[in-house]
Amino acid sequence: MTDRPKTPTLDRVNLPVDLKALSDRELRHVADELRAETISAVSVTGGHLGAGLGVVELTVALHAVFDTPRDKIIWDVGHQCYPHKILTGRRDRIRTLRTEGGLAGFTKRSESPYDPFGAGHSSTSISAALGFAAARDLTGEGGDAIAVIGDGSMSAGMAFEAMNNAGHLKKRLIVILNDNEMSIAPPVGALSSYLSRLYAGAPFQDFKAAAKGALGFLPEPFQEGARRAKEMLKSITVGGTLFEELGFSYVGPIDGHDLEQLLAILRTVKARATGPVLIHAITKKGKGYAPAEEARDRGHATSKFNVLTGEQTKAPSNAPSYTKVFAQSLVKEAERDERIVAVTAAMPDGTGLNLFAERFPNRCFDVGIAEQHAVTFSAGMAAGGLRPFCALYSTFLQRGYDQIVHDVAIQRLPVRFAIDRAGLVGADGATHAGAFDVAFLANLPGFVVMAAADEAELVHMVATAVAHDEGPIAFRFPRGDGVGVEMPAKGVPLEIGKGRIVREGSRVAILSFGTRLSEVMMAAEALTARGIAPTVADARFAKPLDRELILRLARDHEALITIEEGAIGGFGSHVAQLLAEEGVFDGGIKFRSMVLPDTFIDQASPEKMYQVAGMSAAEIEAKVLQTLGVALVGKRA
Ligand SMILES: Cc1ncc(C[n+]2csc(CCOP(=O)(O)OP(=O)(O)O)c2C)c(N)n1
Ligand SMILES: CC(=O)[C@@H](O)[C@H](O)COP(=O)(O)O
Ligand SMILES: [Mg+2]
Repeated sequence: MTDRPKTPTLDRVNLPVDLKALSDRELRHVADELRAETISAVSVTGGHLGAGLGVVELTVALHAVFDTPRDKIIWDVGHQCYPHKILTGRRDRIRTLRTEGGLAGFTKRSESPYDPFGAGHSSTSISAALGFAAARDLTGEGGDAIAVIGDGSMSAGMAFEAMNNAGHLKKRLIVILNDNEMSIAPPVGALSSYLSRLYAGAPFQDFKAAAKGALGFLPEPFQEGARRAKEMLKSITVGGTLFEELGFSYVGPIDGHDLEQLLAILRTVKARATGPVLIHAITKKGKGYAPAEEARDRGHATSKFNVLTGEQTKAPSNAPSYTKVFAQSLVKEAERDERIVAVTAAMPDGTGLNLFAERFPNRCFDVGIAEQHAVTFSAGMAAGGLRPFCALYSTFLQRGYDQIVHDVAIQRLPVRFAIDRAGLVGADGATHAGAFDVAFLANLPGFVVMAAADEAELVHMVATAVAHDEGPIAFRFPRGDGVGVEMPAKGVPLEIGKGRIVREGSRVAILSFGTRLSEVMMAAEALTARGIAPTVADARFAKPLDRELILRLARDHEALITIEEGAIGGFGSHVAQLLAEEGVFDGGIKFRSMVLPDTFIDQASPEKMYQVAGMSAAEIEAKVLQTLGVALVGKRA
């Protein structure tokens, strides 16, 4: 680690209004110092580094030109907002980013009036900004609405839905397309190639290229250059830019690190814009920090690191990550079954499908940030005879719900959903928690829903999914490393709808769904030491339920407690429904269901988040004692 950087000019800025007192030359110093401060802060906390470094000049220019918070800057995803947080009164807490009680890693309305709209998921900024513009016009409140969206996020359907609407409404709206030719991985798709073509072969000039609609905004000195640039643009695009066709005035491409030019353009746009304007800024992800610029992911996300060397601190581990176990198992299965294909929505590394792509480049599809499409594309491939594994994070799968119902479930298509980041994920906080998938999948007729209790179980669940041709099937697993169990040489398909007893006991049965099992086992040890030896079972399936197992546990025990890493309405609710239907409650069973609380939990370590949720070993032990009416005396698990 290094000392904090010297930041004499930045030290004069507590709020954006302080930027107004600085000359353009001094703003350049602010930008340089802001970059150094961002690097220094992330070296201490870890987090999203590359995206923020790429928008340092944009952040300074936007806050220097516009009147925030009256003018609303809406950062898409929000992972690039650390420099913005530093300039908007949060510098004193910037080294608490993504930690318990600290600043969130994304924009968050409750944190600051300078965060007019919260984010975490991508491609929402243009819709939200257009909403602000509509509210402004109807309320007469005034103020500008500015969306800053990356090239990766721009490829999502939602961004186009918003532009379609904005072009129709013709409201004054500013969209800044921050094009760094990167998503988390290199961007994919035709839009990405199109954006590259927009500036390929056109070196930046004073004002590089401006299409027709933008000309009117430009001050005199720019106009001739712009006219020339427009000609140049015409020669590399057909019929004007896509954005113009959608009703936007297109300004660009411009060098997004050229502060002088950014200031000039933003001032002009601020003074003259009447309808929707899109400014196409070319930037570099990781700009100004060599280890980030040179990294494969351009420093997208880092753990803590040494500023001088860029070396990151790696947490030691005795077990492979669930993600890797999934990916390696899938590769093995795909070697035997050539119908298996895999789909990721812009997360090849995060889902482990980079391994699959290396082995089967033609059978792996990165569709970009397009979860809805990923689901229906998978459904189409399933209908066409393939066996797709659609690998998405639980939180992003939420985007594709109608597609899951309408395109997959109703048609009973054999799409296999590999749901990563199930449960609480830690530093990314509430926006990224995988809380709802069991609730929204297990209520769908014909869907099979599994949760792996450990990494060996995950191997078997991949095999189960491969073997299940009758309809859709999903299996969920958490972020991070497994528990270190012995790994099977080969996955063996599980019997659909059958759980397993992990230890036999009496009085109370704890029925676990997913990776809380290890905490349950710790609680069981502690309870045994107290003279209450519980039965522990691993449900494996939330749909179909193992009715026989559940009814037997209910019959043979005084109390039955379910536990899962998911929200109300999931596994426990289905068990309660079964017990109610079968009249088990009439006989007086003590039933409890341990689920995530009905609240959004802020970022902390996953362990701490589960403690907050009341689901760690000590709370499980306490729940058992309370349910049995036994006083809690002495040491807990
Ligand atoms: C709906 C959704 N899917 C996936 C992600 C994961 N994700 C976060 S940032 C990112 C890449 C965004 O690329 P871009 O918009 O170009 O921003 P950059 O990081 O390049 O600045 C992805 C895929 C997300 N946040 N939201
Ligand atoms: C901003 C975003 O959505 C991703 O970068 C996310 O933070 C990745 O999470 P993992 O670190 O769990 O892959
Ligand atoms: Mg990008």
